[in-house]
Order: sequence, then structure tokens, then C-alpha cells
Amino acid sequence: MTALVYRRILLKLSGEALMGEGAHGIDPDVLERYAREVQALVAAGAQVALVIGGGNIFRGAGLAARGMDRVTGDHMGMLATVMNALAMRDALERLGLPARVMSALEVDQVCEGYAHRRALKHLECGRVVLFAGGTGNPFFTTDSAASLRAVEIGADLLVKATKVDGVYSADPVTEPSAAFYPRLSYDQALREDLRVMDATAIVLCRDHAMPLRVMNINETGALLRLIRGEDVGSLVVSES
Ligand SMILES: Nc1ncnc2c1ncn2[C@@H]1O[C@H](COP(=O)(O)OP(=O)(O)O)[C@@H](O)[C@H]1O
Ligand SMILES: O=c1ccn([C@@H]2O[C@H](COP(=O)(O)OP(=O)(O)O)[C@@H](O)[C@H]2O)c(=O)[nH]1
Repeated sequence: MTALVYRRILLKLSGEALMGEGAHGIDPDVLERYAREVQALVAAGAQVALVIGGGNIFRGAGLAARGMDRVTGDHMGMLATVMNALAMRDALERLGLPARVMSALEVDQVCEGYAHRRALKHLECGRVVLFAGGTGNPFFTTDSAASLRAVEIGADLLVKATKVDGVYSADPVTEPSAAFYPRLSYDQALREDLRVMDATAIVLCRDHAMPLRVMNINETGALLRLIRGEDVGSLVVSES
């Protein structure tokens, strides 16, 4: 078996990634496909933590733009991430992978609360840990929650899995001529306002020297190649 370059990883998936071709909600086939990608990582010996967004259900900023109180909207967004995490736990367990949801918001009847040492224990026991509820605070994003948890659990790598191939000079969805950056520094991402991840999340990675990979989740097997040391997507580190 090929040795792993990264043993403990935190994988961030956007809520929208779960929609597949749908306009909202969760596509069970897509969920199963992502669960199989995680299964391959665990089978290779990796410890995997997941943060899943909530944008396929609610985003506080979107609700606030339609007149709702922002804090209420953010609470709804955070609860949406709990639903996504439960759905992913179910998909993982159906593949035979033990998984635990730990929420930053207390929803005791539904899942465990987040506790740092308990999370480490789950990972060491080979369970996939799904960090739900974002940071537990309004005005933050699940990207920031992913950076925070990655630093807390001492992950070897934070992977932002998205629908584009990595970091570009501008959003490649709206600017197809944007240049691909295979490697860049946190400061370059901040300076050039490369909005693949929010600034709070990038600053946290920078200040704690957490290496960050941005990659396409729809490229089957790419995650496994990545933790075995292949150059997949874009790498964001201290020096480019
Ligand atoms: N400079 C950039 N490089 C790469 N992607 C970018 C950039 N600026 C904006 N994006 C967009 O950011 C998205 C990644 O964020 P993601 O969390 O997957 O989506 P969202 O948070 O909007 O649900 C990509 O799909 C891409 O369209
Ligand atoms: O720490 C957090 C994380 C998330 N959210 C809310 O939850 C929503 C869903 O998260 P996000 O937009 O990050 O999801 P993604 O874009 O990854 O699907 C956000 O819009 C916020 O309203 C929040 O208030 N605090």
C-alpha cells in the first residue's frame, strides 16, 4: 500500500455540492458518491473529519437580503449544516463506516455536542467525524469552521473540495479566461481577494500554518491521490 503523506485530514464540502443537478436539498446519489470517496481515504489508513456547509438549504446572508433578521437567518443556516451532516453520516454508515456527528450548537436528541478531546478520540478509533453547526456563531461561515476545526484537531491538511479545479486569478465560473494557480501563499489569496474561501478562514490557516488544498470534488479518486502526495488542485501555504 502506498504510504500516506497526510494522515489526518479535514475535508470541507459545500452544501451546494450535495445538490447535484438539483436546485436545492440533497441528491442521495451524489451523497453516496462522496461517501465512497471518504471510504477510500479511511481504507487507505487516513483519519477523516468533515465539515459540510448548509448553502443547499439556507444561508443567513441570503435570508437577510429578503428581510429576515441576520442572526435568525444564520441560526437557520447552522441548523441546515446539522441536517446535511446527518444525511452524510447515514450515507457513510450504509457503507459500513462508523461516523459521528458533533454539533457546535446543542441539539442533544440528535447528535453529540462538539468536544475537542472526544473528537480526537473518535478519529483515533477510526471513526469519521462530522463537525456540524459551523462555529456555533452567527456572521461566520462553514469555511471558517473548517479552518478552526482543522487547527483544533491538528489536521495535516485542510481540503476544500468544490466544483472548480482549484484557485484561479478570478472566479472561473464567471471568468473562463482566469489563470489557474497550482501553488500560492495565504497572503496572495488575501491580497488578490481570491474568493474561493472567505478571508477569515484563510487568515486562520495562515496564522496557524495549516496547509490548504482546493480541489474538484467531482474528480473521482482525486482525494485519495491527494493524500498519497500527488499534486491535485491548488496548494495554499505560507510561501508560494
Ligand atoms: N479566485 C477563485 N478561484 C477559484 N474559485 C473561485 C474564485 N473566486 C470565486 N470562486 C468560486 O468559489 C467557489 C468555491 O466555493 P464553494 O464553497 O464551493 O461555493 P459556495 O461557498 O459559493 O457554496 C467555486 O465554485 C468558484 O465558483
Ligand atoms: O459558523 C457558522 C457557519 C455557518 N453559519 C450559517 O450557515 C450558513 C451555511 O453555511 P455556508 O454558507 O458556509 O455553507 P456552504 O456555502 O459551504 O454551503 C451560512 O450562510 C450562515 O448563515 C453561521 O452562521 N456560522
